[in-house]
Amino acid sequence: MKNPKDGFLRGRIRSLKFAFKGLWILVTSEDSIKAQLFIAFIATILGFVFNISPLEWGIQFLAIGLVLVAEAANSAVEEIADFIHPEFHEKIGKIKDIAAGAPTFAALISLIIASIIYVPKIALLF
Ligand SMILES: Nc1ncnc2c1ncn2[C@@H]1O[C@H](COP(=O)(O)OP(=O)(O)OP(=O)(O)O)[C@@H](O)[C@H]1O
Repeated sequence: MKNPKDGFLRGRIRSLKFAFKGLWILVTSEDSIKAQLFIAFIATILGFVFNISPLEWGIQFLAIGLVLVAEAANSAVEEIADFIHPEFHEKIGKIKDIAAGAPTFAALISLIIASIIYVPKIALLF
């Protein structure tokens, strides 16, 4: 929440502090984020192993970012849903299913990107 006494710079610094707090919560307590970070780590190792180009590095990091951002948004929606309605409700189920669709979209697109980058390089090994 904005503190009316804060000037522009102080307000931005305060927001940044909360944003990093959110990042820390995601990284330390969300299993889906931990799993995606592990996959990102493997993809980075693969990038070095196959000596991918700077453009491929850029696209790979964009794909990693896309998945992490979608996972984070999904986690936030889940938190809100559990807070406003912890009991079973068909509508809450639908909201959570739709939110879960976001990282699934991102993961499928990332899989296509990974195939475009690595399949030709792996094929060269055989
Ligand atoms: N309160 C609820 N009412 C109805 N359906 C729910 C409810 N909570 C969860 N669900 C159903 O269960 C699915 C999984 O929900 P859950 O909150 O366990 O998320 P998850 O995908 O297991 O995420 P995470 O592993 O990050 O906790 C939802 O997509 C939804 O279909």
